[in-house]
Amino acid sequence: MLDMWVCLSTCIIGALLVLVLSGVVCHMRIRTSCLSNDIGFHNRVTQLRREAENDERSVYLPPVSQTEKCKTPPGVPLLGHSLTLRAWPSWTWWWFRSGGPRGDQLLLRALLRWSEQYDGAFQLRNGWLGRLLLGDPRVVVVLSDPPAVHALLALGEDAAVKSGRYYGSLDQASTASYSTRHDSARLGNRNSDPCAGNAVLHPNAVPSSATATSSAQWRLLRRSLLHAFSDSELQLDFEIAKAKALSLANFVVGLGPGAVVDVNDAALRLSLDVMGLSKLGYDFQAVESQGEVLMLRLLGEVAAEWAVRRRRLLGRWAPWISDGAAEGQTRCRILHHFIEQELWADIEARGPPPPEDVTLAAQLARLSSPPARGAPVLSADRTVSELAAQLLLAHGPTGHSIAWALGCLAARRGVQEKLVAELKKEGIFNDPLRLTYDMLSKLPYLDCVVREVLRLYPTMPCPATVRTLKKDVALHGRTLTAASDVWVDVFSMHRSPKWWRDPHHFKPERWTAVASAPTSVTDTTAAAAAAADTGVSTSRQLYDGLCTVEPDVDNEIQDPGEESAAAKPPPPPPPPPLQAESPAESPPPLAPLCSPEAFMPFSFGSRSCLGQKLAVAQIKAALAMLLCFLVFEPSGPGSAGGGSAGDAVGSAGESVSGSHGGEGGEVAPWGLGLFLRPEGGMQLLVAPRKKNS
Ligand code: HEM
Repeated sequence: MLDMWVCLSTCIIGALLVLVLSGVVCHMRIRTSCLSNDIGFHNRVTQLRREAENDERSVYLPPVSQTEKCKTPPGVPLLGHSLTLRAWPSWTWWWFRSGGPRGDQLLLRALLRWSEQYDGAFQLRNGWLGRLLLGDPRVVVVLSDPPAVHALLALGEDAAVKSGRYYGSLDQASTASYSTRHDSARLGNRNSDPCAGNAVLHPNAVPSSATATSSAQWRLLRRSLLHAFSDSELQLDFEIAKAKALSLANFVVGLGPGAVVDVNDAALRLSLDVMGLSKLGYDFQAVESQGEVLMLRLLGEVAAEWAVRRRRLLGRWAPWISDGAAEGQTRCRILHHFIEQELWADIEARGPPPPEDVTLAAQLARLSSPPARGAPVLSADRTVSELAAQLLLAHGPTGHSIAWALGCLAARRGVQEKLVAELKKEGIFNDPLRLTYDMLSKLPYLDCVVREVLRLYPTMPCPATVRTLKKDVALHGRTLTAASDVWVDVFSMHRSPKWWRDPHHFKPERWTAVASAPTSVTDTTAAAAAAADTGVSTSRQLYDGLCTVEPDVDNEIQDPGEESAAAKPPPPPPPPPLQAESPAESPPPLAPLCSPEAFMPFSFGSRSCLGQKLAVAQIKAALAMLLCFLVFEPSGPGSAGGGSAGDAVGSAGESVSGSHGGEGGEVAPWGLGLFLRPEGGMQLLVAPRKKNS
């Protein structure tokens, strides 16, 4: 009897071993064939075939010897990089809740490590099982090499478009309630059911200027909205930003010495108010109100909901598992309802805007109900979608940037005091109202600090700028194949040891030479931003009839003929110093202290950030006003770099494999939803500043 059991269990164990071994052999064979396929044979055959056929899809493919396919980092067997592609979905957090890093921190860390390992370009794949489960055969190329990124973003719409797969998750409704959405659309009665539909930006899944591809309508819209960001408008906006920052400072001073304040929450209130008042003529009074602000809460929750949808593990098969289900859908619906019934209703009630009014609200009003022309350019649905996009994109990144800046200043008291000294020198410290938009050029150190914060903590890090290739393209020595999604990884670019000396350290001084030149933070991208949206002539005619054209704005927005010069990508940056060829004893050359060409917090090219000038002005106004009245310090040993007064923000990150992501090395742990935010807020110790100090 015993023999029989021994025999039986030996057979079972043997069978299991055979199964496991055959699986391993199979996997190794697949990997070997994939590798040889990927890098050598396949590349050469495709290349030769294209050359032979003179394939029109190919933009430019230098000889095989000069370009190569991006390498693929090792992935999970069968799943490939599916988990990474979905930002290490939140269930990984479940594994690590005992104190390990969160899924989104793991994503940024993995991207950083691979970017360095594969020299700023590599590709991720879904894997067999991933493809089967997710039904998504895509290849994602991650680019952080600055010349390649410049080349990519300078490509026209016929070669690289905004990714529908990525941005679509903002526009598209969850399949879980398609029927409701379609019913609502069919009935054509958008007001009847405030709970209809559940796309993030709009109930009827209407795109916005941020998510739509570059159609003639998009060009017209962008050109019109650009008026709201002219220099004369920014001067007015700056006064609003200053007044709101003073109001915030006043409130915090009232808390008395030793108060611990979540400056992330305070900064979000500030940016919502500035956006509302300056661009929409609507005061949310988030700074003044001490309680909860509905719009602030909704925007935060909707951004979180979108992040969850983007990570859908089982995608089309079971959206209800990861869609935030009823709760998430309800948040989106309330936001749509609020914007439509409260915000847009308020704007409409003001009547036709006077000609001198070129705020966002006025431009949207003109486009949705033109005075004398026939059909409106924007449907009512599109206008709601546009307002949601502008609010979401404006308040989140700007608010988080202010919070990161205050966190860095708290960790580096030396920098804080140097900034105060600059304010004193210009007479702003004792008379904050003296500061005007035009005076910002007299505050070069403030400019350095803002640049350094945007470098270290770009609030739209990765994935944020995503393009789908419509053709095969060769970018800086790499071949990228058609239909791939390309993620521009700004975070890894800004922290690359190849382009920045001490990349993980907060060193505003590295910008001194750049800031003293007569340029401002946004100049690298502003020219492209202004030139990029030059529309087709038909849209120009329409546009001239709809908008008030101011001389300065008109110069900024150019005709397609003028576009070429301004929209040309900057020349390829000089390569960083190469490794010395020979002697082993010569030390490796240092990376440059500062590489402006590797600085892209607002993206670049035709789809770069529309509100970048406002964002920078607002951050500067907030820092200047708050520092006139308040001293910021870390609130405890675990926050804001642990009170490190040293040269670095904390101590982390000398190497990519070092500790990142809030493990004592950063001013706060990274949280990555729609934006890079301080996870759990940014708690700082705030005290009133002595005026005679
Ligand atoms: C520090 C603050 C900000 C940062 C870091 C930032 C960053 C960015 C980035 C990287 C993009 C490009 C995304 C892509 O490639 O698809 C973008 C697009 C955009 N941003 Fe910003 N942004 C900021 C503030 C603002 C503000 C204040 C506004 C409006 C008032 C704004 C409005 C927009 C819009 C409308 C787009 C879409 C442009 C298009 O696709 O044509 N942003 N932003």
